[in-house]
Amino acid sequence: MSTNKDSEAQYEQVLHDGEEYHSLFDTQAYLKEYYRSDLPHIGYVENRDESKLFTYRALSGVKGEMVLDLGSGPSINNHISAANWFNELIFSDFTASNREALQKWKDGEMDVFDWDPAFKHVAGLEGDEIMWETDKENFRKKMTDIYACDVRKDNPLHPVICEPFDCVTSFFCLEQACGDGTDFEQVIKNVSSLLKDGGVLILGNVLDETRYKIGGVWFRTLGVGKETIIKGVEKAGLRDIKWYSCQTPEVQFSDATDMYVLVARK
Ligand SMILES: C[S@@+](CC[C@H](N)C(=O)[O-])C[C@H]1O[C@@H](n2cnc3c(N)ncnc32)[C@H](O)[C@@H]1O
Repeated sequence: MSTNKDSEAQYEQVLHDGEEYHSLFDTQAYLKEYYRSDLPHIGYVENRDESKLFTYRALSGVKGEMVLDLGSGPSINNHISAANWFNELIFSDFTASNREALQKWKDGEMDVFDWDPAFKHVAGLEGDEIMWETDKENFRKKMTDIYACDVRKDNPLHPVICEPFDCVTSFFCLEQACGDGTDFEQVIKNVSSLLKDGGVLILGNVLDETRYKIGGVWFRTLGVGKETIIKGVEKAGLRDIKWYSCQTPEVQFSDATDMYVLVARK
């Protein structure tokens, strides 16, 4: 159990950002600390489940040919229900070790992170938990490309040029990518540029977070609130903005307040 004093000492540690993700983002530590469902610190895990429920709800009404996720990290859990509504699920990340983890899971390699509990959870939400293995295989088939990306670039998938997408998602990434002082409004514009007219943008993150920790390494994030995020999305020319939020419990990993999911149309 950490004390307030411990936390203050941790906050004095140097904060990392930008290009440092290449060398300092520990993929295995991230999965272990943020996604293991059997960890005893129930509050956080339960809240992560609620966050999955949020993204499930936000994604489950949206349909189309292709959905692109930007800054996927090594994680697929947010898109499990999307496999029912899209023919292709495209993932991307800045950090090579995260892209490798996604590829290994897709290829069914041994010693990869176990997403089965997440598949069971979503199948249960959809009313038929017994279908989770079929859902998993279906998901693998639909998981087509895994690209390198940098949301700070005008075309975040540069040098790849894609047809505009029906849906673009990004979870726990844009504010993290802006930790190096990158302009948040410009990043939302970059991400939205990948959408076709009428396409849907889904963003999810935590509010007011200035730092978060993985494997003992602290990363800087841009602490923004609801107004700033909505203003950025409006300035990028999107409309029909819907906002969902839930409380984040106090954790040692971050100084965030609430979690949100935003859905908007181009
Ligand atoms: C907290 S993780 C979130 C990963 C995943 N979306 C999830 O929900 O578990 C932040 C991710 O942002 C990625 N990232 C950092 N800077 C980025 C950038 N400039 N462009 C795209 N992704 C970036 C990191 O590699 C990392 O995978």
